Amino acid sequence: MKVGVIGTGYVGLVTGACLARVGHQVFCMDNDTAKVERLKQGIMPIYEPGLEELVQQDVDSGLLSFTDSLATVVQHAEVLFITVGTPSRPDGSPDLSAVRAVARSVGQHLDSRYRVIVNKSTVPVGSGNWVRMLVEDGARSPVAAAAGDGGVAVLQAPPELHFDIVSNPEFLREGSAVWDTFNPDRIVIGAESERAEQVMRELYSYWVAPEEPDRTPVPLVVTDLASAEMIKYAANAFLATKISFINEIANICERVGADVSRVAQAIGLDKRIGNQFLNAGAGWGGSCFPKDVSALVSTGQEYGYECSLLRATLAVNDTQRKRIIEKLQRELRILKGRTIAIWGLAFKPHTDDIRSAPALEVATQLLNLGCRVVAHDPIVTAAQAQVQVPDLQVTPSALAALEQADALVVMTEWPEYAQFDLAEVSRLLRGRVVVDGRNCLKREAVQGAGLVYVGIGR
Ligand SMILES: NC(=O)c1ccc[n+]([C@@H]2O[C@H](COP(=O)([O-])OP(=O)(O)OC[C@H]3O[C@@H](n4cnc5c(N)ncnc54)[C@H](O)[C@@H]3O)[C@@H](O)[C@H]2O)c1
Ligand SMILES: O=c1ccn([C@@H]2O[C@H](COP(=O)(O)OP(=O)(O)O[C@H]3O[C@H](CO)[C@@H](O)[C@H](O)[C@H]3O)[C@@H](O)[C@H]2O)c(=O)[nH]1
Repeated sequence: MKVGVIGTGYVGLVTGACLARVGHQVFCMDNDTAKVERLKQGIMPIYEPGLEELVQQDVDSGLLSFTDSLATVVQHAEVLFITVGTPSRPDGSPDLSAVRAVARSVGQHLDSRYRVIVNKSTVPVGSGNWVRMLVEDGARSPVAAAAGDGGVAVLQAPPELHFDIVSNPEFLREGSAVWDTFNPDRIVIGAESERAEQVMRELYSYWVAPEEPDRTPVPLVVTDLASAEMIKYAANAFLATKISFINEIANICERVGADVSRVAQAIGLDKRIGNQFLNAGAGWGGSCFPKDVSALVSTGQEYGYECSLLRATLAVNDTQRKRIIEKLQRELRILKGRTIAIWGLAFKPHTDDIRSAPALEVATQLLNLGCRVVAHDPIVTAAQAQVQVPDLQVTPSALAALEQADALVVMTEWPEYAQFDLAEVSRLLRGRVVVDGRNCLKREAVQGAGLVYVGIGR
């Protein structure tokens, strides 16, 4: 099928590349012209395992192309994905300005052929209807036609439109986005016409109706638009709440002398609870959980409901970063004038994404308290981090970050951090304190190297 993807970020690029891999003819569009030029040269705008190779193969096979022209994509595609960002506004509600701009422009470029316009961006309940209205508005506004003879712009009559809106929320995780896209737990389609549903079934047939007998079909959940939109928020809010729950348990464990890792392992064996997303630590970050939980609270408010559980989920998460500072204060007493090494800046391993990264929030708090902060991350560069935290020092070597440091704080569980020779860490670190903000180091090994181990809830 002919597919257009508007917004070539984490979701758009991965979706486009995976759909091309299964045989669709995909155009990925972005209004960031520099990004599009780099993609045409094979330079990835993001770090995501397996993505570069996948994109290269798709481009070589002629199934994936990049453009900065919305008109080209709208002309090309039977299915148009909207995958632009929907970041938080200061009041917690989502900023939908990019979705608004795209929907209107799509309307301006539509002709009378049938299209399915798919909201893959995470958008509040009701956005399907809103996007339909914007597309129709766009189609009614004058089309900027080429100037005719004599330089007079020609205004075309709006075409008779044939399109459906579909909600198809995305559940990929950064750091494993390509794997997740090929191996989803389910595909959710919110559709209000049989025709649109059939188009989406065909688009996702590689997943939902595999030809190979050894591949299990992925469950396809077909709902109305509002339910599909809600499924996305409910899934993220549940996962964020699960993490805040285990962090709260960790905080109680610390006070009573229990070990949250053993507690999580044991409760996770209960199939009704499940063992995933029970890692206690410095709290959740990233481009999705913080903004999506806040957006759901904001939706509740808009409709006269007070989301007390979700507010608690947010509050526990906020406190969890502060607990890293408290642990340092307890060990070092005065923080002013101290040097603190931070391992890991990305909001989770295997990504270069630092949007709402707990490490940067902790670094900012430490800098405000008068510390010098020297950080390392295997992928995030100094330039990237310093856009958000200008006074942060970033070294390309994890061990170099330790020199002159009074304490080490591990904020992202990159696998390499658990593999360093702890005797070497102990030799380089000026102080003795290691705060393991992700419970990813072996307590006994750290203590065996003559260091003071401070974990979360253990
Ligand atoms: N990142 C994730 O892991 C993830 C997972 C599931 C859902 N989502 C949701 O998907 C959406 C996109 O997230 P993302 O992380 O891929 O965002 P992103 O910021 O990485 O990418 C968005 C892209 O859209 C482009 N863009 C903005 N305005 C545009 C316009 N008018 N025309 C064309 N392109 C435009 C930007 O240049 C950027 O490249 C968000 O709603 C997010 O909540 C994200
Ligand atoms: O047991 C856990 C699991 C995760 N985290 C933290 O939670 C955050 C989010 O992690 P993860 O969910 O793995 O990454 P995301 O890429 O943000 O993915 C989430 O957000 C995406 C965007 O909406 C969804 O598509 C995914 O399904 C959803 O998992 C990170 O800061 C993790 O460190 C924990 O603290 N403990």
